[in-house]
Amino acid sequence: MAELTKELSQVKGDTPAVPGKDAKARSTPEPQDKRPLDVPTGTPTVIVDDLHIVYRVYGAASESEKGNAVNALTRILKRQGRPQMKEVHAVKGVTFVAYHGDAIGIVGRNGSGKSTLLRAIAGLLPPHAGAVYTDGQPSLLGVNAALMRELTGERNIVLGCYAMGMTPSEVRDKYQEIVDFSGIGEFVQLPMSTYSSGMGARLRFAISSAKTHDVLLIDEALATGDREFRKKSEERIRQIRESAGTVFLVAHDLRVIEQTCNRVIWLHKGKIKMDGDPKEVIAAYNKG
Ligand SMILES: Nc1ncnc2c1ncn2[C@@H]1O[C@H](COP(=O)(O)OP(=O)(O)OP(=O)(O)O)[C@@H](O)[C@H]1O
Repeated sequence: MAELTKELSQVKGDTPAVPGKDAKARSTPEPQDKRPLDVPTGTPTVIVDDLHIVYRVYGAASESEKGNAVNALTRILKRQGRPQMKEVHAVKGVTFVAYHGDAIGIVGRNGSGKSTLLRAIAGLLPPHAGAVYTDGQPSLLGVNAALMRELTGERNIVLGCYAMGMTPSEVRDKYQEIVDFSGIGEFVQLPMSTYSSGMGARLRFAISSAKTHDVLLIDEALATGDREFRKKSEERIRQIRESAGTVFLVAHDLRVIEQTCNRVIWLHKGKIKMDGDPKEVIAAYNKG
């Protein structure tokens, strides 16, 4: 395990600081709840070890200013900035291991840290403490994935494929499949600014899932699709899992999670409250 940990690429926080020593400690992270029996137990693809993510917000209101409109107005009129810096501790000591073939749903109330955790696994947020190790390149597919609204769907498909590292011949091979999967039809020739949010989401999912990902992180990207598209997406996620990838899925629609995932992590106020079988975790989440 120590050897494998060395091979995994690492996003690491301030502490712990000694790689060799830590690898041993990291090899047996304590599960915070019982793992279901059908979870794949092959090669780990993502190891999250006591991860803490802290946002720093500059210019935040002080406690005494909260909700005080007179103070706010005075500050605007006097053009005074706010010197205060506020820290938001969004992820507080999260630890788990994901394996090849896992599709892990992440549930939790608004602000519980779901998107922050995905962004940290994708390497977009530096850990304040703890570490994330990933085997291969994680790809984050979110509602705000970087497609360009002023460009046509066609151009976005081509650029998106190149951005994922495809060769020109791979782009040519995949192009029609992406258009068909997205179901946007002739809209592909129009700028994305003319698309409904559902059409945009479908195109983003079609582009991102055209490539085989080692670790695919999906943040609410299926939320705006219709039922038929969700079915197709669930099938695509299954294919990714079968090709030995790992999928993380954040969705407020718990049915999507239950139908797609073999494991669910429940985040509550930045901590894992439960990690295990989708039915059990979702039932507990609905109660509590
Ligand atoms: N860029 C940011 N700067 C400061 N604080 C942030 C930032 N992004 C998120 N937060 C805070 O971090 C905490 C976790 O937010 P996050 O978006 O990860 O939660 P979430 O579970 O994905 O929420 P939702 O279900 O509403 O999408 C919240 O308190 C939020 O206010």
